[in-house]
Amino acid sequence: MTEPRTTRTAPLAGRVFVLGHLVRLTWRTDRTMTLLLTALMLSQTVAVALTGLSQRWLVDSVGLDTLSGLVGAVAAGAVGYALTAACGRVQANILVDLSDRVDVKISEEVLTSVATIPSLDHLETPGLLNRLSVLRRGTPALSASAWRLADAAATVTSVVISVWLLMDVSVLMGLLALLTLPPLWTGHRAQAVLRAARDAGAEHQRLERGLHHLCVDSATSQEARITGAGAVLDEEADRAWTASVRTLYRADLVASCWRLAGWACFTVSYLGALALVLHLALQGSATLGDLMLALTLGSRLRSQVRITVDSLGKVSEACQALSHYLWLRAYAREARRSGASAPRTLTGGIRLDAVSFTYPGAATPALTGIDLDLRPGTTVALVGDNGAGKSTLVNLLIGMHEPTGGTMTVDGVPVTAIAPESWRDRCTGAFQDFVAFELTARESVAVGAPGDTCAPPEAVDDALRRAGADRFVAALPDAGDTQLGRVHGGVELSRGQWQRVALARAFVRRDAALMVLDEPTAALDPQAEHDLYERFTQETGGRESGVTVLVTHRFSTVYMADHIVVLEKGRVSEQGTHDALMDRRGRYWKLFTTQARGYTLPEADRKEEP
Ligand SMILES: Nc1ncnc2c1ncn2[C@@H]1O[C@H](COP(=O)(O)OP(=O)(O)OP(=O)(O)O)[C@@H](O)[C@H]1O
Repeated sequence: MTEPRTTRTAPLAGRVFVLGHLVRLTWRTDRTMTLLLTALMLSQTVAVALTGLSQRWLVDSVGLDTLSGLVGAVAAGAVGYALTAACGRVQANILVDLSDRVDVKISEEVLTSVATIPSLDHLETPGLLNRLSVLRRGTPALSASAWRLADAAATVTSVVISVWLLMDVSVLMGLLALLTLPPLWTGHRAQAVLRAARDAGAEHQRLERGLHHLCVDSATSQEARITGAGAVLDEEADRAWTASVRTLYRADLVASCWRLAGWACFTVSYLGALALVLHLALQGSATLGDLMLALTLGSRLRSQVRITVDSLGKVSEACQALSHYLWLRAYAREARRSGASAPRTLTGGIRLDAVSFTYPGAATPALTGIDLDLRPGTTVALVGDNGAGKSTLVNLLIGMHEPTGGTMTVDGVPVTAIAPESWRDRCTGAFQDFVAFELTARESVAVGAPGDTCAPPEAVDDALRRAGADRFVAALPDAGDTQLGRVHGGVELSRGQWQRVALARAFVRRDAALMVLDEPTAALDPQAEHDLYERFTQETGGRESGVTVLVTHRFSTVYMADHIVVLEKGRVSEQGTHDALMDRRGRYWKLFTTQARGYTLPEADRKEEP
């Protein structure tokens, strides 16, 4: 799939839309806290205005020599200060709490967007994964972005008030407003540099996390340690980390130079402005009060500009996450497609005409010119060497990838005209890389039902029996209600037992239009696999209108299939029944006899057998 139009910089309308969405999300998360936070922010702005006005009032009162004016000015200043001090802390705490809760909701939305993209291609596209990585780290900034923007607006208001007060001293002092421009502009440049570095370093950070995960994950660390690969992986991860840190460090350096330049301009100009007021005071055109006001407001202007630059920096960080968020939403929207419902029962079967498939970014196709006719009620075995394209074909059949050429039809309807989730609901499967769902034994099977339903108890019992898992599950401390897996303090199963549970999960849907079994018995011994498939082919009840596609390297199982498809280098080289292919004496015959010879003892050894 090509990239959607929404790219690095999100259009203004899109930003406004997402900001609106974030405000609604915040409102739905906690109305009381949202109202309270808004009130606190408004009171902060009032406090800033009050403090500024009190200073002006104070200076005026000194000039007029009125006690009531002085008292009023001090009181207004005190209220402003108290408001700032009291509200500031409470506001910061509520902001953190509310943002955390909104962050959880945004993370859920991001994961849902990714999960609803129908094919798996996006999970193998580095560009998308990099964006996702930056986005997932940026969701905290995103969740607070609306507030940060309000914060920045409040600070800008306070800058405007300060400048207005300074202009009262002298119109020339109003030029101090211009002082704010260099730090603001250079702060913006610095953020642009940091944003680019975060994007550029995402690939290295993802690599570092992936490699370190291999070293610490329980499923992979054993092999990493025993083969000694752990040290090499660790070194590679460190290299990736250093590269990403170097990128960020360099960006930090450049960003600091930009900021320094901005503040240098500010300081020089500020000193110039003070010299000007001093000059005016010496000439008698400005009072001592004016000089004091210029001094205090000038230094406050500095801290206000610093806060504004910080707030805008945070907004900029949020904008980066925002543009990736908008991009992801657009990508998911473009990738999702509606369509017809998949047929409940297959009548014509699944047809592939000249189907080809190339992985994103791959130079050569993994599948080319595949013509297949998978009839309802049959079991079709896919065989071939490693890398021949069996798993790729399985993934195309279940809609995890879409053909890049040719057509696949289900009962005559192109699969592209069927809603992906509807077709997926009609498919089931078990795989070599199965998932060990750490639930109770029965739940672990029941979740195999379509959509968000759970299979009824009788279907679970039947599936456990057909997968040969019923006896060991019955022997567990609480039988089917036993919690599985060490992570939750449950009973740990052997790999073969876990695989049987995964198989039962696939078998729980007897009426699936397509059942794919991609080396789902690799952890079972050959006899257990043979017995399982024998039982499977004898008990076809409920599978008369469904296709079963089986991938296995064991020919003692393959010969039981109704139809066998031999794949070589992404093409179908032969297909037919076991007998027909044996008569042909082609690739299948060679593979079958080679494996059969491996199980037959040489003549001399056989004589020595008792
Ligand atoms: N995610 C991927 N991205 C790019 N190329 C891939 C990907 N997965 C597989 N391939 C390539 O596609 C071809 C077919 O791989 P596939 O996994 O379908 O083979 P297979 O027949 O299932 O192999 P095996 O018997 O080893 O499981 C191989 O050349 C492989 O390198």
